[in-house]
Amino acid sequence: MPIKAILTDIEGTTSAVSFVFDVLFPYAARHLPDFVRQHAGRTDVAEQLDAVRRDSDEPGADVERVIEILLGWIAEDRKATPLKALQGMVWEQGYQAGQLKGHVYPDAVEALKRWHQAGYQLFVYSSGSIQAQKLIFGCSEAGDLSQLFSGYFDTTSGPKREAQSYERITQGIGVEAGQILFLSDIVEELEAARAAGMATCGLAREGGELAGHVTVDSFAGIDPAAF
Ligand SMILES: CSCCC(=O)C(=O)COP(=O)(O)O
Ligand SMILES: [Mg+2]
Repeated sequence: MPIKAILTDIEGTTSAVSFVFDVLFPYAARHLPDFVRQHAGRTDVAEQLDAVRRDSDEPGADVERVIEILLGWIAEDRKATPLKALQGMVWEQGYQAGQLKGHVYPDAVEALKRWHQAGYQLFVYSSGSIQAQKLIFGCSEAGDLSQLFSGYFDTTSGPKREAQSYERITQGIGVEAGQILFLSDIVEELEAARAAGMATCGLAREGGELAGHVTVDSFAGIDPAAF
């Protein structure tokens, strides 16, 4: 079945793990406490704080306790949807202030532009919120890449290691699962996508192999027509 759409992960795939761990997460840890204190009354923020209380089974947690929970989740890299939503809001301030610029590997920029030009539909699936995804590509070191993408999916479609999430995304994209090529650096994500019927390609940027999947070390090695 010819590939019509390409669905890509961000961290470790289009973008360096070190950008997420050494730049984005520390920025969020530094700025999230004051952001939450200042905006706790805003509807979109209050909704996420309530979701943290629900997810942590602490319905009576005050704002300072919720901040403590969130900082713990950042430290353990928990892919919790309310944390991801709040991180996106905090990062937006950083991108707007020019303190953050999204990292996208030059080979990914080149291939994404080429595939878009060739008529492939491009989509993102990341644990980072859709807002955070739009920011990393919209305010990237290579300029505004957001116009390349036809859609974005985050953990509101489900966890990245579950096949059902990829089935939901297939419905959202609107082509057969076998016409979608999923790119990721995590073998469990590739397995889940394959279980949902997608074609897969692993990214091992430091070399090596993602067992059982075609593996490349840069986007330059990916030919969607070969899947
Ligand atoms: C959208 S940039 C921030 C990425 C992020 O928060 C994260 O947890 C990385 O998840 P991914 O699914 O892209 O590996
Ligand atoms: Mg990844």
